Amino acid sequence: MNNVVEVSGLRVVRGKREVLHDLDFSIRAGELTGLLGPSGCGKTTLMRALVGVQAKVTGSLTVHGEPAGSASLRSRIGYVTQASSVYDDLTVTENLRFFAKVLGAPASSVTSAIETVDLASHADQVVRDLSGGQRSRVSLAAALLGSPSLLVLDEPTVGLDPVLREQLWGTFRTLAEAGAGVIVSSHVMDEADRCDRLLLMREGAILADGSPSEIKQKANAEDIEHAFLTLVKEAAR
Ligand SMILES: Nc1ncnc2c1ncn2[C@@H]1O[C@H](COP(=O)(O)OP(=O)(O)OP(=O)(O)O)[C@@H](O)[C@H]1O
Repeated sequence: MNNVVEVSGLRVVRGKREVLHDLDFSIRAGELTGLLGPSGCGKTTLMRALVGVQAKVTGSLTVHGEPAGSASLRSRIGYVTQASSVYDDLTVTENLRFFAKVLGAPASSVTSAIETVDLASHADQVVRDLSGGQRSRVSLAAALLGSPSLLVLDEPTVGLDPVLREQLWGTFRTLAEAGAGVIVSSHVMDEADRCDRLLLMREGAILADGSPSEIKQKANAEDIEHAFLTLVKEAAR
């Protein structure tokens, strides 16, 4: 399988502290990779480094063989941050038309992005009047406009109800099956089994990298939460 992202010796300093310590990993096309770890462990910082917006990054970090942040990668990466990135006073369609123009994406991509996130019945509603979950789906639709081959999604399911979470994970799965590399962060360990592969993070380091079943087997645990706790104890020895 093709590696979309290759990272080696990645370190990031924020403020006066090193917050990511010498990370090595890859992200493959067609796979749903979960980046799981407690609040503050460095997930957002890692994602910012991947999309090339993080300062004080050292080590090697490439996307499609180009250094992260290269201008040629801009239209090939879809990034959804934790904060909403769409305009409250525009409708769903108006927002997406605007972003499609900025990206140089075809007008037809607007309709297909709205359908992918299941918002066709709300296409003409202003974003201000949508629920929180619907609003985050508009941000996701905006990230899909250029048909990116790498999707970087920072805690996209946080605060959503179980039905919506299920739907969104279904969408991520569809996007990975269509060939994109998809990395999704979460601090909720029970989302682990939805992923093909997991990067378990703690305090700026990767504790484990493998499929959910490999990680559970390695830690001799029944679920990822217990595997995580076992691995933390092992690392402290
Ligand atoms: N602007 C900043 N200046 C200095 N330190 C920062 C800054 N932003 C984040 N940090 C620190 O970097 C570390 C990693 O933060 P980061 O936001 O990447 O974690 P996270 O795993 O995404 O957390 P969460 O799940 O709460 O979003 C934390 O210790 C945090 O305090």
